[in-house]
Amino acid sequence: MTGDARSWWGWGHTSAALDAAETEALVSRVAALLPGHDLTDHEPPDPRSLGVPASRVALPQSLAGLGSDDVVDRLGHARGKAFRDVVRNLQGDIAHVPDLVVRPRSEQDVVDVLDWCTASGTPVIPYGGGSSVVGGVEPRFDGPAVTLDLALLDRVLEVDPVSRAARIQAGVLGPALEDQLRPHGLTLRHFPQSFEFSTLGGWLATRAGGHFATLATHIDDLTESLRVVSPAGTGESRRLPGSGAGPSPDRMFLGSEGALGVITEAWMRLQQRPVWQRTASVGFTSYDDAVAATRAVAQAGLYPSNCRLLDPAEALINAGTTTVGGLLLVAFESADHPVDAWLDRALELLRDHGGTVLATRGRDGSAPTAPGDPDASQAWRSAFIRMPYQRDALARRSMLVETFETACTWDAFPAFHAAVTAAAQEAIGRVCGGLGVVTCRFTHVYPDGPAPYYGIYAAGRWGSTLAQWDEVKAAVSDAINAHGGTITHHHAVGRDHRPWYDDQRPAPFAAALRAAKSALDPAGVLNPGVIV
Ligand SMILES: Cc1cc2nc3c(=O)[nH]c(=O)nc-3n(C[C@H](O)[C@H](O)[C@H](O)COP(=O)(O)OP(=O)(O)OC[C@H]3O[C@@H](n4cnc5c(N)ncnc54)[C@H](O)[C@@H]3O)c2cc1C
Repeated sequence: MTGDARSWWGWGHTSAALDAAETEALVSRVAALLPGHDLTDHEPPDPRSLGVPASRVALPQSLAGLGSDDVVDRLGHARGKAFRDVVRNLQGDIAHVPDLVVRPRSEQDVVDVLDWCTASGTPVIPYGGGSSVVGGVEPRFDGPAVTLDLALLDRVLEVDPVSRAARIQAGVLGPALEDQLRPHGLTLRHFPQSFEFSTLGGWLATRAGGHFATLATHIDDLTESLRVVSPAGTGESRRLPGSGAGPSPDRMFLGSEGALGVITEAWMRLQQRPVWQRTASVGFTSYDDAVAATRAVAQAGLYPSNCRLLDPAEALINAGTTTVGGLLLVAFESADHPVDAWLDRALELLRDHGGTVLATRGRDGSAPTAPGDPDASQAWRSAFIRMPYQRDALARRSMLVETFETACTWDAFPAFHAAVTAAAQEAIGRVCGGLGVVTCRFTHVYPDGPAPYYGIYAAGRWGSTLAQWDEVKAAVSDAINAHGGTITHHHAVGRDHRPWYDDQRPAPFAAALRAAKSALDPAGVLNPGVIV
C-alpha cells in the first residue's frame, strides 16, 4: 500500500491515522473520563483473509473494462463510514459486499451501465466518496449488486466568470474541485467535515450541509442546474438564478440518494475567495443564556459564516476550553468589505446575553485582541479534522463514538434538547452501564431554529458495540420523532433512517415519490431501499 492509500475499513488515508503519540494521549484522556473501561486495541483483519465470495456478476463485453472484482476494492465499497460501518469492518463482517465496482469514464458509460442493469435486473448503487453515514451505499439486500463509482468523472468542465458559476462533473472530490477553481479566483466554499473524501455528486444526492452556518447552509442553495441520467432518460434543468415555474426539477433530484437517477454534472454557484474574516470565541456561564444569545445573533440579520454553539462537554472535549455554560464560535467573512462592524454588533448582542469574549482573530491570524484562551476556535477546527481518525482509534478500543444530527424550531428547542439528551443518557445507562457522555453543538442556525448535532462517547463491550449503538440510536431517533425534530438535517436518510423518515413524511408525498421512482426507474434497480 502506498502512503496515500485509502483505508478499506475506516476513515481517510491510512497514512493519516493517529500516530503513537496521538493515540497514547487520546487513550489516556478516555481512561481518565471512563475509568475501568477495557481499552484493548483490536486491529482490523486482513481483508483478503475474510473469505469474501466470488463475484456473481459479469458485465457484457462492451463494458467489461470498467469493472473490478478485486476483493479489497469490493470490501472498500461495501459500506459507508459511520461508526456502525467501521465496527462491522473491524469485526470482519462480510455481509452484503457488492459483486463489482464499476467506474464509468464518461456519461455515455453511465447510460450504458444503467441500461444493462435495467435489462438484467441488477441493482446498482451510485457511489461518490463513500462517506455516507446512513447506510446509503450499502447493498443491504440479497442477490447481486453493482457499485457505480463516479471517481473518474472528476473535472470542472466550464467556468462562467460573469455569472460566477461552473459546470462540474459529479465524481470530483472536494480538494480536487477547489484546486480546479482556484486558478479562476473562485470557490464553491462547501466544506463538510468529510470534504476531503466526499464528492459533489454525493453532496447533491444527500443535500449535504457545509461551511456556512447561516444562509447557504445546504448544497441546494449553491445549485444552479443539474444533469441526471435515469433509466428513463437523461435530463438537464435550465441554468437560472431563480424560477417560479412549477415544482423545481432540481428539488426532485437534490436528496434523491441515488434512487431516482445518477447525477453526472451540475452547474454550481461560486463565490470569490473571502479576503476579510473575523472570528471570536465567546464563553457563557449558563447554557440557556448561550442558546438565547445564539438565537439573538441568528435573528439579527447579520448572517455570520460560522455560528457554532458548543455545550460545555463539547467545548471541553473538542476545543480544550472549560466553560460553565458553553462556548460560541462566531465568524464573519467577505470578499468585498471589512466585516468588523458585523462582528462588533454580534459581540454586543452576545455580551447583552451574558457572554464573555474570550478571543478575537482577524484574517491575517494576528494576535488575539482580548484576554483568555486565544485559540479556542483554532483548537476546535484542528480537532474537527482529526475527529473521524480518533473515532476509528476508539472504535478499535470498544468505545461507542458516534454522532447524530437534527433541527427543530427555537420554541421547541428547550424541551426537545432535554428529551433527546435524556433518551441518550437513559440508553447509555441501559446498554453501557451508564459509562458515557452526551455532547451537543449547533452546526447551523436559522432565524427560526438551530440544527443541533449530538456526540456520544460511551464505554462498550468488544463484540457488542454494534448492538449497543443501534439501541442508543433507536432511542434518540424515537425521541427526535416524538418531539418534532427532523430525523436528519444533513446526513441524509439512507437505509438507517428509513423507519423514522417514513413516519415523518406526509402520506400523499410518499405516494408521489413512489410514482416518480416507477417513472424514472421502472425496473427498480437504482439503490433499492433508500428513500422509497
Ligand atoms: C467523518 C464524516 C464527516 C461528515 N461530515 C458531514 C458534514 O459536515 N456535512 C454533511 O452534510 N455530511 C457529512 N457527512 C456525511 C457524508 O459525507 C455526506 O452525506 C456526503 O454528502 C456524501 O458524499 P459522498 O460523495 O461520500 O457520497 P456517497 O457516500 O458515496 O453516497 C451518498 C449517497 O448519495 C448517492 N450518490 C452519490 N453520488 C451520486 C451521484 N453522482 N448521483 C446520484 N446519487 C449519488 C449514493 O447512492 C448514496 O445514497 C460526514 C461523514 C463522515 C464520515
